[in-house]
Amino acid sequence: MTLDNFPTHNEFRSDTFTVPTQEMLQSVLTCSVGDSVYKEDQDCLDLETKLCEMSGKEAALFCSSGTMSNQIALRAHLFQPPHSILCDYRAHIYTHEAGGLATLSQAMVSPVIPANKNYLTLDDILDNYIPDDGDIHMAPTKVISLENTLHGIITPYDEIVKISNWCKNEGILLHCDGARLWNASVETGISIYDYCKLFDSVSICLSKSIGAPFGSILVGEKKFIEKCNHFKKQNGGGIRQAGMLAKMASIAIDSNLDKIKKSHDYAKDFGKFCIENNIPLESPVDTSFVFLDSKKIKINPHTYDVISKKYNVKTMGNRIAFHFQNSPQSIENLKLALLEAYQDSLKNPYITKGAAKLYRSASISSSKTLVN
Ligand SMILES: Cc1ncc(COP(=O)(O)O)c(C=O)c1O
Ligand SMILES: C[C@H](O)[C@H](N)C(=O)O
Repeated sequence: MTLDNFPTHNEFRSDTFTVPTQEMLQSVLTCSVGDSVYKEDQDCLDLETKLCEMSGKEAALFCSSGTMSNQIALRAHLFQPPHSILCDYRAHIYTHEAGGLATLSQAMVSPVIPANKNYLTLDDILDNYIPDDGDIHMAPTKVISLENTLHGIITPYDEIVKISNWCKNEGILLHCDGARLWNASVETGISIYDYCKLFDSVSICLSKSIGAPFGSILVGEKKFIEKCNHFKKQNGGGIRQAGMLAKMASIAIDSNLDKIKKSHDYAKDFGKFCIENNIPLESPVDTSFVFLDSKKIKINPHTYDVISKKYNVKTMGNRIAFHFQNSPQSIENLKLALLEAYQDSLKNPYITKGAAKLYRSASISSSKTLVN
């Protein structure tokens, strides 16, 4: 498939829209079968073994989604409330997993705004964690969940080392929402193994920048993963003939990992374009996402939708997500679309007080502001 042939060549809403390649689809004809709830589907077992080897962790669990793998990991780390989880205020586990921490884990959350505005540091944690010191007013911090990358931003490895060492000393568990850990690894050259050794558990998505059609892998110690499997089944996550999905995911890792860098180049080039055209950005472009500054830009979401359709590009909210299936022509069209929408906003600023919906276009969500 050439880049223009992917149906997602003009897809900039999210890398969750990436589609399986022909190679992946062909593999379904020869994948293993077997009930993976009973651990009898060889391709699924092989995928889990592959991620154990890549991550250096004892065990791995093929999950139906990143939300599932994050939520069962955090539930398995937690025991008797009152307890709390500390994370970035933008963390997916807090903002986009439908309140799962409250329902599945009965956990309070300490959402922290990083002092540097981009990624959590140990100092941010020291200023915001809740010590387990017997104060009956509090819900002590039992787990810290980092997201890497978060909004495409890479947390520096040395900072994660400091946080990891502190957590070990404090007896606080450390989880990584690694939905785009592939991106951090490709950009920094630091291996998945070296990232995972700093965490008690890591959720790594297969269905995003790496381009598998489904799923996520959770890695950790054997007993922990066994408990996670219990919560996975409890919440309807048992996958019967998982082989075809696991096989495609395994091919995605083997074939697409080296294509991820291209999406970073696309995003960095687009970030430069925005700066050259005085379109304000919310954060640095470290990997595959460009975040427009939703506080400074006043693009009317409906106008943005209309203009995007005119240039045949799919956009959503103030995030622009690049992936290896985008085509250079569609990126040029995207530049024209954003420029026209931005210039319109300078003449017709869209003023509203509605809560900004980060990931949904006006046509999908209620008429909340996307870019206010
Ligand atoms: C950072 C992050 N974590 C977790 C998830 C959840 O993944 P899923 O959509 O597969 O539930 C997403 C969504 O893509 C995400 O962006
Ligand atoms: C936010 C949404 O759930 C998805 N994780 C995405 O990045 O598009």
